[in-house]
Amino acid sequence: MHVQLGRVPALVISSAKAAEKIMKSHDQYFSSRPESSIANRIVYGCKDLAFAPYGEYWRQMRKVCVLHLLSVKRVQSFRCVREEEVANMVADLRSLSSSSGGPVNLSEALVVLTNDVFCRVAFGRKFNRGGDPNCLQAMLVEFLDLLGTFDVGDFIPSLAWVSRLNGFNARVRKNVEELDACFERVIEEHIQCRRDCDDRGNILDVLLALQNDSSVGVALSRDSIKALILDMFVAGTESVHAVIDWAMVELIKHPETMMAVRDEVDRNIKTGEMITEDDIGTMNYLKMVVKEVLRLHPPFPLLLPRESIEEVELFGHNLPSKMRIFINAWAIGRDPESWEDPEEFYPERFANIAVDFKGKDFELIPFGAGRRSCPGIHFAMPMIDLAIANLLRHFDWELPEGRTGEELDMNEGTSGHRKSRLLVIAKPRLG
Ligand code: HEM
Repeated sequence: MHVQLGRVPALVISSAKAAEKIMKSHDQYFSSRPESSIANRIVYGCKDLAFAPYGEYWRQMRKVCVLHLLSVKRVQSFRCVREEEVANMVADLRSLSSSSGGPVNLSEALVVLTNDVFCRVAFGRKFNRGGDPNCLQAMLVEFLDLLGTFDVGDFIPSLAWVSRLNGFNARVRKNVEELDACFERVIEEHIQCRRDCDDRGNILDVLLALQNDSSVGVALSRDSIKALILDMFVAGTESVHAVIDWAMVELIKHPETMMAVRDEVDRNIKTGEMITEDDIGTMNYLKMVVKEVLRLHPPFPLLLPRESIEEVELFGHNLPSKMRIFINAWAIGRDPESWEDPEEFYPERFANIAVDFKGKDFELIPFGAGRRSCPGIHFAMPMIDLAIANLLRHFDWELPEGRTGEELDMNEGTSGHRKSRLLVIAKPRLG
């Protein structure tokens, strides 16, 4: 579908076949990101990876990400962080539910979980709890809100004054200054610590060490480092807690499926009471459930926008250079051409079909595909599986006031999140 957004021509892709053409056979022409004045101001002139235009800088930053920050070895090295923080969440929910006896805000607990994991992974310590005066979590919430705002000036330049007048530009300025001051403080702390100890594995330390590594093909400036760290938070935290949240909603709505996953979880635990990442390896039904959640509720329903880098002939049309491309992963995941009973939550469908979400099967592309596909998939998946398995292992879940799953609000808010917070009674099962 062709849409004209002010002066910007845009193409919305809503079928697996067309997505394959864009992200596989013609990927090299559609691998840039459109210029966005918000991203430009807020992510250090797009010196990150996610918003960087296609080209040598992006290529080198992608290498840094894939080889050094999100390699299998690095992701594995953060395993104890994921396991400890999931254990902390379980302990918090247990004490909250026994002290109040009422519902807990599970959505909020998941936000805290993902933020704590990413703070420890990025900086080696947590920031948000314990009353940090410059609360990073609040800054990031504002950051994401600003990033998701439609800036009319990008599409109709003569209306750029609207953002000045309605206070939007001032909000952006304040957020940029606050985040930058926070990152500068943390970087200085890390530089001081590195003088005493040179083997520290968090992402910021790795990036600081790479600044002096001549094999890295890009000058890693302070701004590049801060921009990459922001990418991790933006791309990683929101998406991961949105998926866990939707999974719990679907399981509460489908109690038989929840019981079947829990049986599998109980059967596969090897030692102790906490499920570990080793236990998860053999939980095939849980993996089908997560796939089904990603099919119905991709956290980025339109992925991240792409832009054509030159004129291309496709679908019998000449597509101009700088055309904006939205891939509607949400519609593709519900396309009756690809899926039987597409609106049904039915994880068993994956028992008989070899469709995966890693970017080879275009009917299921929550992580995108091709050159710009998500490099964080191997970080995200164990964390999602681990959190769901432990939530089911440790609690019975019920809606308050005898409500049934059918009454749950299934509407999406901005981005791929559920609109409402998940308030639910968590009854401890063990001990
Ligand atoms: C359920 C979790 C996640 C989902 C569904 C997801 C999805 C996506 C999608 C759809 C894209 C754009 C793909 C495209 O244009 O084809 C993307 C890009 C990206 N993701 Fe993820 N993501 C997730 C988790 C993560 C995590 C945990 C990280 C980092 C720790 C991460 C880092 C990135 C980065 C840096 C990019 C930009 C890549 C580029 O432009 O070259 N993501 N992700």
